[in-house]
Amino acid sequence: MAVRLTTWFVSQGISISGSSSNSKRSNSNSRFSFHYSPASSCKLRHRNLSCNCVNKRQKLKKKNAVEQSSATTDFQFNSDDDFQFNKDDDSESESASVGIAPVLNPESVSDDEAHANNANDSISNALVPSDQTNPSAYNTQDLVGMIRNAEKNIHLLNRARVNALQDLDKILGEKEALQGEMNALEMKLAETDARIRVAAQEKIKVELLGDQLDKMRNEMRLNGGGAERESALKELESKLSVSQEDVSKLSNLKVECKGLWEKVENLQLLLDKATKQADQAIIVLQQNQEIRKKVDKLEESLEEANVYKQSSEKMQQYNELMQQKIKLMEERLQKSDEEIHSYVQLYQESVEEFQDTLNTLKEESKRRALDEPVDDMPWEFWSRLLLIIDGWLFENKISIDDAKVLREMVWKRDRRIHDSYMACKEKNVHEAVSTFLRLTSSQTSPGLHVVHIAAEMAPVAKVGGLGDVVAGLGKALQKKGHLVEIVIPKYDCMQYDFVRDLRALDVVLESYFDGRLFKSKVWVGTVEGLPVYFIEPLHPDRFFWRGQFLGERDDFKRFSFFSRAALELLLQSGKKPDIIHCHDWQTAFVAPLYWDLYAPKGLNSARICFTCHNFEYQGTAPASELGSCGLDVNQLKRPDRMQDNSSHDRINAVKGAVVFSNIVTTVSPTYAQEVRTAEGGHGLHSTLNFHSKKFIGILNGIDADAWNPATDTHLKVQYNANDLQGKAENKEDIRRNLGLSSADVRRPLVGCITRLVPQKGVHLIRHAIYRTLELGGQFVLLGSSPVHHIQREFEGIANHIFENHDHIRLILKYDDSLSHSIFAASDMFIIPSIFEPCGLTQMIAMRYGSIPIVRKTGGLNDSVFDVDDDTIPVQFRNGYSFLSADERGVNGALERAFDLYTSKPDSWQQLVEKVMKWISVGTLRHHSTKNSTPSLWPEQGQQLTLKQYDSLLS
Ligand SMILES: Nc1ncnc2c1ncn2[C@@H]1O[C@H](COP(=O)(O)OP(=O)(O)O)[C@@H](O)[C@H]1O
Repeated sequence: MAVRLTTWFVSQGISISGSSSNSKRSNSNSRFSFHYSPASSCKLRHRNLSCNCVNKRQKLKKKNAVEQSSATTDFQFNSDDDFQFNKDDDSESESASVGIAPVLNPESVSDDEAHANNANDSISNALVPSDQTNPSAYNTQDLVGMIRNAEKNIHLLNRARVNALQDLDKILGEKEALQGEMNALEMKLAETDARIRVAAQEKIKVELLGDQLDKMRNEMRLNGGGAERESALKELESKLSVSQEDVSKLSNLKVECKGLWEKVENLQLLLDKATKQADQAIIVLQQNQEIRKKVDKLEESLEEANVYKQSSEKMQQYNELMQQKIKLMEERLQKSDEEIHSYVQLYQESVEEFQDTLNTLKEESKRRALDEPVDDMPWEFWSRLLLIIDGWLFENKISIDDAKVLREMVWKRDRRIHDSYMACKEKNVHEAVSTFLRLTSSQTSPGLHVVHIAAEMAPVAKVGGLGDVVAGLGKALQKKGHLVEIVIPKYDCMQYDFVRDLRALDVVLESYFDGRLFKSKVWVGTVEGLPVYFIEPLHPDRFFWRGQFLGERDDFKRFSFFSRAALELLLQSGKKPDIIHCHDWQTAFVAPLYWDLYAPKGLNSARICFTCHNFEYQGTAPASELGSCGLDVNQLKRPDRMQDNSSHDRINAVKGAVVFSNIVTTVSPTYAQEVRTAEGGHGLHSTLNFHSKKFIGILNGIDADAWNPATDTHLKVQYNANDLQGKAENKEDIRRNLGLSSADVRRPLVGCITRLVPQKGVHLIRHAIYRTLELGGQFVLLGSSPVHHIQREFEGIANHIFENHDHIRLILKYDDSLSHSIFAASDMFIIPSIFEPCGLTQMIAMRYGSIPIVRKTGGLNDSVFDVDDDTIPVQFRNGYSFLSADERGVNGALERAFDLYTSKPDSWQQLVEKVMKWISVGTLRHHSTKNSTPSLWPEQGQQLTLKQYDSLLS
């Protein structure tokens, strides 16, 4: 194959110039163009040099692993010390294959040399910085750049060398072949010479013979011939003719010999040319060797630089590692600070609580003491006191009623009146009267009067977590000594079994709606020990006679009517609540109605608290619909009031409650943060940020009485953390009832109880079912969906794929009793929500010893702490969590849970015991949104503390 190598080596270094485009145009840019014809032959010279070169090349190959390409190659080296490497195209290879002798173009030498020197300087500059002895003087980035340039240059130089060596080899090979040919020809020549010499001798002989013959002929002519002489003559003649033939052959040989000589001369010429060519190549090689030495030096510096680079990289890595460690330490420190802070806070709160209890006890004992009659005063004292009171009455200093109260106190020998008399014995009458009158007006209030107005209340009217919270929070506040009342609609589909002493009051409540007054019946009864008012509107639309709680076409109308009727009830009953607590969009109307209509009417003792349990549902409607309940649409359809942030011709009930309430809460700190972002706020983030001072996220808890495996009557067997045999029996029971296989007792059972709505990650629930099966578990889903296509899809799976399946059961309905059994039977409980304001099922699951597997979002993030997360103190780790809302996330957490369950049953059991004990002491709570360390918090109802209600009153 023809090879063209365009090369220029100078004593200072190397520059390989000439681009493919230049080469195509002319050879004049090339320093040397070696072309060879395989037919040529010349003497073999510098054989050992060639071998040296080959050896070096092999070394070079090893060292640099240079890819040897037989393709025609051009190198371009521009003035920015960048080598560029181009493969010639085929046409160029062909054009390069023609030619005979090395060509040196003297015109281009000086320019190219200058260019080469510049380029060479550039390489040197790139490879060997001025301060070569001190690599540490380099800046790491420069070094890396230099190293990269040097490596590139070395690579290209090596390619050039390899190609030069290949060329030289080929030239030397051809020389050798030429030399062989010449040797053969020279031998032929010598042979021909010898033959010519023999022929010449023969010729001389022939001439002598001829002379002899002539002589003999003459003699014969003179002497007459004898027979002998005649025969001798004939012999001579025949010899002569032979000799003459030889002579003619000789002349042929001479011609041949001449031809050969010409050939030899031609070959000699060729040989000389080839020798010159080889000499040039050897010079090139010598220069190449010098360059090699330089390259070696450069490589040494490169190695040095590399070592430095590596060490500086190591240093950098080490630094980064150290910084990471420091960051980690700082984070840990911060966490432990926060932890300490939370403990301190907890401690302070306990101290405060203790102080409160102490004060209560003191007051109680004081009260008791006050209630005890004063025995140690003579009757004379009491009689005198009675007379004083009567005197004040006659003198019109006190009213009859006051006198009556004071007389009763005297009759009872009440300590307070005794103390008051003693205190004002020395004072004037006016002061004494004032002191006594204070006794009649003093009233001691045991707590706050809190009225919840809501659309749900467990267990009578429960759709989801809202129902649980209203009942649980009410009960807990009641336990703390507050007067709690609940107002809910009287639905036809309520669980009436759970209402005690239900009766209709003998009153008719009239409330405004759609421009007129509508009557409502008011029912009362107790649910879980709480006093509940049920409002039954006598409206022609039969608002709450629909066979379902929520999800009606006219929900906006139904619940705006209910909100107004509930306030009307409070007003007409003369109640003076301290707190009116409304929940979710259905009763969000209470806040603007209260301040716009009912406070002016005299229901003005209360402050309004609004809790949003899910910002996905905001109760929006065309603005005109707001007018039905009596609110002034023109006043409220404003960006800073109730106008919907996304559709300006609509109004937004939740926004109205955020704007008009004294305090706004949501159900977990993480969710409170999430809804303040554009992604999580469902369009309300700007409103929430504007009202951020009154907006707080408080983690829900569960009603530890309603959800208690030790007393739960829905269960086949009650159990507790110290006796888990009962849990195993419940598992066995549910398997039997649902027709699941009981062949393997240890096969883990995964539970899921949920509304099947997109928020809950329905596609991930579906995936979890299949993955559980693959992992060798069993899955029970209890859920129903208000979204028809979701309900249908799950029904399809239940009926067509998993009907009578040994390990999977999908129960697509709402069933409170079954939900208790599933919590008790399951080993794991999955909640892969896309977002989750709080979520109660993870807490209930833990209470029943089922380990939660949840996505890290909202309240799930605030209540489930991964067992493998070492940033969380071990004692708080209670489940499995994953971040990415996809199948991989589910798989990861599910597999980790299965792994612990199957490979470490003891650790699993410890985890179960831990979460059961823990949740029975209290639910988790974050003290602040920044604090990622949870702390224990006594069950539901503590969330909205007295302090927070107090802040409403101030
Ligand atoms: N199909 C069902 N049958 C019985 N209870 C259910 C069902 N679906 C959900 N629940 C219950 O509803 C409550 C759900 O509360 P939560 O986790 O806060 O979710 P959400 O309020 O968003 O529905 C839990 O008490 C759960 O047990």
